[in-house]
Amino acid sequence: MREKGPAAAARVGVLGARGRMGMEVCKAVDAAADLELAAAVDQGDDLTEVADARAGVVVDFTTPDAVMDNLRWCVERGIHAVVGTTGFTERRLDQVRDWLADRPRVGVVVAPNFGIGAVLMMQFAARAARHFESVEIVEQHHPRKLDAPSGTATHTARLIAAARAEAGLGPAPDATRDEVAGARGADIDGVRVHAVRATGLVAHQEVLFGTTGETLTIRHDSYDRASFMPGVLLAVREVPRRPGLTVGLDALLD
Ligand SMILES: NC(=O)C1=CN([C@@H]2O[C@H](COP(=O)(O)OP(=O)(O)OC[C@H]3O[C@@H](n4cnc5c(N)ncnc54)[C@H](OP(=O)(O)O)[C@@H]3O)[C@@H](O)[C@H]2O)C=CC1
Ligand SMILES: O=C(O)C1=N[C@H](C(=O)O)C[C@H](O)C1
Repeated sequence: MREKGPAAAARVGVLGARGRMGMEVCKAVDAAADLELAAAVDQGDDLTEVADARAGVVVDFTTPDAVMDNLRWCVERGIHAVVGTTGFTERRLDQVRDWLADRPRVGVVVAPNFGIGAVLMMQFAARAARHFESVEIVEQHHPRKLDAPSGTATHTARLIAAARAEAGLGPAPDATRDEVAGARGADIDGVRVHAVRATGLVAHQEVLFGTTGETLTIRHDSYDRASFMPGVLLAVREVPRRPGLTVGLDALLD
């Protein structure tokens, strides 16, 4: 952590700082002229380090088990939060909205994926969804990932399901009668999602659409965690100007 002097705009605390994403975020914040890495906290460290260091924004890349307590702690102290950790159900998002109602100046950005290409992949998939009767998602990740399917795949499935419902599409055709459990993947709002884990992968997703005589495949690949950093830094800079809860990076990109 090096002091950058009075010109530095935001003091940033990183939670999950010794993890794969946390380490990358610390590097990116440290390298940004307008940001100061104020605190780097991981499992077993005391969160008060963040408050003592006067961090104005916290970035959380921890675990689905830890993130809600961290977020509540930040909101209660008036600290803005940028959250990449997965596991955000509608119920969890509502809980965050409740906390923020008592702290109307605090901003929280929760994004299932900070990769610009991944955000576009989700937007393209949502746009294509109404034109195809069949759709399946295949996500591929490194084998140390704790959750399946990925937050990105879950979010994509929900966007596609909403677009299908709006277009009046029913369930995708599927005659399967005998199934080995799991062979057809997870069912997220009626969209089948398949999760692959293999050494060598980072984060990848394909959305496969089908209709009579044609298919459309939309694919995104993150080969390096550096791919998430422009999105994370954008959110860090924007979150103080956006009170309340922002879900997804889309609004910030526009
Ligand atoms: N939104 C996005 O763009 C992206 C999101 N992710 C998500 O980010 C999360 C982290 O991923 P990744 O970095 O690969 O995971 P890692 O397991 O590498 O890192 C998580 C870190 O958080 C630590 N941790 C656990 N509990 C706490 C706590 N209460 N306070 C502080 N630190 C804690 C872990 O410690 P320990 O190992 O000791 O438990 C670990 O060092 C996942 O949910 C992943 O899906 C990942 C990439 C991109
Ligand atoms: O754990 C990961 O690595 C990733 N997690 C996020 C997710 O679950 O969607 C984002 C990206 O896919 C990498």
